[in-house]
Amino acid sequence: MLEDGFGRETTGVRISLTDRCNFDCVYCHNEGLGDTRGPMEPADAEMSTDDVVRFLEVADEFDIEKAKFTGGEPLLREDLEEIVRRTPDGIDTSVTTNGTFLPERAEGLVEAGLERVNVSQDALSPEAFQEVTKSTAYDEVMAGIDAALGAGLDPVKLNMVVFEHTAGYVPEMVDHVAENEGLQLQLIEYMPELAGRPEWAVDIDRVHGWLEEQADRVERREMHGRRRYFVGEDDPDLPGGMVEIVDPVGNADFCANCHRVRVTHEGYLKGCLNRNDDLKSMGEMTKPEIRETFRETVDERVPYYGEYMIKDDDGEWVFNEKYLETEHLEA
Ligand SMILES: Nc1nc2c(ncn2[C@@H]2O[C@H](COP(=O)(O)OP(=O)(O)OP(=O)(O)O)[C@@H](O)[C@H]2O)c(=O)[nH]1
Ligand SMILES: C[S@@+](CC[C@H](N)C(=O)[O-])C[C@H]1O[C@@H](n2cnc3c(N)ncnc32)[C@H](O)[C@@H]1O
Ligand code: SF4
Ligand code: SF4
Repeated sequence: MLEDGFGRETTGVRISLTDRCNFDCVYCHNEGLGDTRGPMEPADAEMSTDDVVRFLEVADEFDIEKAKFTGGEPLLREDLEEIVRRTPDGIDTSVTTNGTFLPERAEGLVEAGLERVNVSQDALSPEAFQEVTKSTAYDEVMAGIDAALGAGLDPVKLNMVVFEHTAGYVPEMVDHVAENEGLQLQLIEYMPELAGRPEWAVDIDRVHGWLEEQADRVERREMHGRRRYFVGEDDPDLPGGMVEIVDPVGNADFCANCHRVRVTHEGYLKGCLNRNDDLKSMGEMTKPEIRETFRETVDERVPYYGEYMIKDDDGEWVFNEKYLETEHLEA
């Protein structure tokens, strides 16, 4: 297993399969790559099925345990089932999706070997949903979540970005997962680093505080040190649910426990979601090129908060000059 200079083993890969999307969410960071494009034909530069599989085979050589397929909207790739089917057995697969295409594809994905799915759902009404996603596909998403549960992808994690537009919906979303079997909730702190609009951010510590009061128990996940709150467990009339908070903004502990390398839809390796100055091309995607670039990327990975960004005397996060002087930035 490869380890970076900060003792962080690389155990997971997050592969953006496309930058196309059928939604236009107001907050979208597109995995740190800027705006998504519409659901048009794939661009020539998008990694082919064989490219993705070759990458996964190399990742397997480096003992990678988990692969997350994301985007853009990964289900716009017609070959997602084939990619999942051809993923080496040692790697667990999961997808993060907006859910619209799950009604017709959840079963096939499970048959292909998909283990988990996260579905983005920011609200519980079509109107509020449309305000955030600019899409009228609320019913399809709900049907998609049911289809995923029906196909055995249980529990389904609902991803909700917590920001000014949605903060008021947190209590009803928490009740929703406590009341419905098979659902978990992931509350994601709005990340303005690449999406802009810092004024949309809300104080995630208040959400932690509120959940602590609601929860029957709290656990800490190894990955990113994320906290998990279990709600409704002590109520005999409810199945109960789990709520996880993803709070990466200005969080050095989160970055110190980050074990993932990213791949862009065009086949560049990326050591950190928040950086685009460390992109490395895997060239023609031959196995020796992929191996070499993977090693280099892991070698150069640094925690974003706490190392690439450090606090100044006033407690503000500022760029660490050490990294601004590196060769690839001067070029
Ligand atoms: N800064 C930062 N944000 C992350 C990281 N991982 C996840 N996030 C945020 O959380 C969002 C949702 O992540 P998902 O794709 O659902 O997956 P996950 O929660 O990381 O993984 P699982 O819980 O294992 O499914 C991402 O798009 C980011 O906004 C990370 O390593 N760094
Ligand atoms: C970029 S999307 C790609 C996968 C898929 N299209 C979807 O929406 O689930 C992956 C996750 O990132 C989250 N996300 C996007 N922009 C974000 C931001 N600025 N801050 C926090 N999370 C964000 C989305 O809510 C989604 O759960
Ligand atoms: S569905 Fe996902 S990729 Fe598409 S705009 Fe929304 S967050 Fe971005
Ligand atoms: S180093 Fe921090 S910001 Fe970068 S991907 Fe890891 S957790 Fe996210």
